[in-house]
Amino acid sequence: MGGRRTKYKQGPPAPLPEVKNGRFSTKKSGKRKAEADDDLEESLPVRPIKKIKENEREPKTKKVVSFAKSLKSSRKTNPLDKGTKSKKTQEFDSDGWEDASDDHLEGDLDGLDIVDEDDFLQGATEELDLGWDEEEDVNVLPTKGKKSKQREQPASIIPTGSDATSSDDEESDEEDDDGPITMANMEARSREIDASAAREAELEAEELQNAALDEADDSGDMGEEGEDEDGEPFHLPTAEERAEEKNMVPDIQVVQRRLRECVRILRNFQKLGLRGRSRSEYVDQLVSDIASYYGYNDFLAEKLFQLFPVAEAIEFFEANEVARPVTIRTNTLKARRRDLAQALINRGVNLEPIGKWTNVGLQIFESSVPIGATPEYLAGHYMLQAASSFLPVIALSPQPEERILDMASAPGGKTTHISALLQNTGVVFANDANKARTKSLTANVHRLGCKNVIVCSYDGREFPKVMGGFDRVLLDAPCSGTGVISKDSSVKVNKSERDFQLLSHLQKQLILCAIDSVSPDSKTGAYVVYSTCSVTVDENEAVVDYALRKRPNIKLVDTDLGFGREGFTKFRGKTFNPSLNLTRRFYPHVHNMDGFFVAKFKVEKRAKSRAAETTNLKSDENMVIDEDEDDVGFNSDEDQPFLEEAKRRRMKAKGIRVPPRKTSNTGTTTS
Ligand SMILES: C[S@@+](CC[C@H](N)C(=O)[O-])C[C@H]1O[C@@H](n2cnc3c(N)ncnc32)[C@H](O)[C@@H]1O
Repeated sequence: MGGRRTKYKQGPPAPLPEVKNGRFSTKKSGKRKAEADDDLEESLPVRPIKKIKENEREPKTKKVVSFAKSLKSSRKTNPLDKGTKSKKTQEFDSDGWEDASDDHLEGDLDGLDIVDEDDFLQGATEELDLGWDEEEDVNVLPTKGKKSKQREQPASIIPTGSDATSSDDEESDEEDDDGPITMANMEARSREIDASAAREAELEAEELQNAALDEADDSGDMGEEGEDEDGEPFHLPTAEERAEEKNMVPDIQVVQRRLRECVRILRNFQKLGLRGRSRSEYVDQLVSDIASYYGYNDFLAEKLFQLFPVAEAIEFFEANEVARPVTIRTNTLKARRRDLAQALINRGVNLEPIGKWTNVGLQIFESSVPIGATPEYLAGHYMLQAASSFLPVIALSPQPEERILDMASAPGGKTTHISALLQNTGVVFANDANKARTKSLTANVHRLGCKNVIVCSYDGREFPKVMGGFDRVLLDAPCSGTGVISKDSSVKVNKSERDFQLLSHLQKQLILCAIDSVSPDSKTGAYVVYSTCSVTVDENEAVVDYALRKRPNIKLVDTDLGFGREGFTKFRGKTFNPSLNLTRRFYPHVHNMDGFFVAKFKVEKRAKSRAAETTNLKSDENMVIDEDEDDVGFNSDEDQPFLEEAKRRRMKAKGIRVPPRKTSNTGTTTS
């Protein structure tokens, strides 16, 4: 039934061509297509590239030949490779590019630049422990003479399809020769890429059609103990066998084959499921195998698995085994992107613009110098920053002269981006509860020449008591980091259910404080952006939905990002506010960037009466009521009626006698 594109309508999956239709990867670490295709069949690896220690696993077999067949069909066209196979460099100031404008640079800002940190380095991992501090690792790129791992990245970031605006540029028949990129050939290269992308899109359409036909032909009914695609007998272990296997060192070949088979069967369970075995048995087996194959604890494997259709889940787990592209953000306070690109090219850096959605980002493919130690870096002309972490700031869309709060800001990737978009006007309060982390924040602010930033260190929950009345607030919340597993594989095993509860709880507290810190009277703004580098619903939609219920004076608005999957409006029996479809999710396997979530709120004046708010709350029976909703520790007067009403409901439910409602000063009841 088509590939990911047709199924998920999300435009081109990212440059992880390897997992097609739920099949596993054959190419290592995002090799570029041109290279990877050549050795596709010879190099069918059995397991994903592990970031976890090799010695944590048993030696595994290296080949599973049966993967070849499925891979063959997917090698022709991978939309993700569109922008990847060549080292093309696009025209830097293409029309229609969204994001921060370089306009203000015209004339006098040639020297300006914004530097940003890689999001992971800035705190994604820290978030996990809410305060664990990691030094910036700015020398992320290869030392002299060595090739960057990035060389092996396939990788355009959101190159095409419905996710991004496609280019209308003229097509060119010329093949990309991967020759040196110069300022002179950039535009031609860009056109070549577009042409090549169009050709590949056609091929992909053809492939999807073929895949649909293949699937239609796949009418084999397994019946009892059946055979797999290769005619080998397939046995689905019983619960007892599974429990027994858990105590043994897994045979990776067996696990891998079973993974593949379970995916295949679950995609067509009616036809292929073994008689007498339920769908949930297959799912349990699959989740258990995902956990052991990719090295997750069972809890997290299941939690992440639940986010996707079966085959796509495998793509997600596979993508977490592959490093994302190294990207930098031009500091427009100090440099123009084209000048920066030229300077880095002159130093032997192979790069290209990230994509049309940003006019300040550059993707680094390879470098003969460490990108975190070039003279341009030290001079603050750029920030090493994950592409996904541009998104919240683009959504925030700060306007010159505004007063902005970055509530959880260290080490400042987004703060410095905001500062640049303000063109060093207005003021950015860069807050972070972790004082140690504010050191790197301050260092970045200085390096990037941000003169409109004030660094402070409060618990975000102290706002707006500390300070309020902001035009815009960014809450890039502390989170579990499930979107950045490729950077920090420890997340796979160190997160428990309790961690997610605590994080969600903190995020709910913080988001209300962020909202209350905004002035609804702002002439230019009155917006809050909430973001995380996590993909779990607890930390994203559930938090946003909670805020919508607790603050009737806010509404979700379009992030204007132009791509990204819609947030969930329903998830596993929970129904969220329908406007959650305005939020955006970003995934490694779809967008070739870290997993991320972005929501944007407009804050309006508080017009509704308490009574009306409560009525609204009660009127929607389907609304999610979080267990901990009344236990978030947010105890303002304004929340009191809600807390009391919830307490009454809880007591009623438990059969406890409920005291009469208190009356307010005005004589009206509080609920
Ligand atoms: C995702 S990181 C922020 C990354 C940052 N926005 C950037 O782009 O560089 C989350 C930050 O939240 C901070 N943090 C954790 N709990 C907090 C709280 N209660 N109030 C404010 N900041 C908090 C952590 O110290 C961490 O630096």
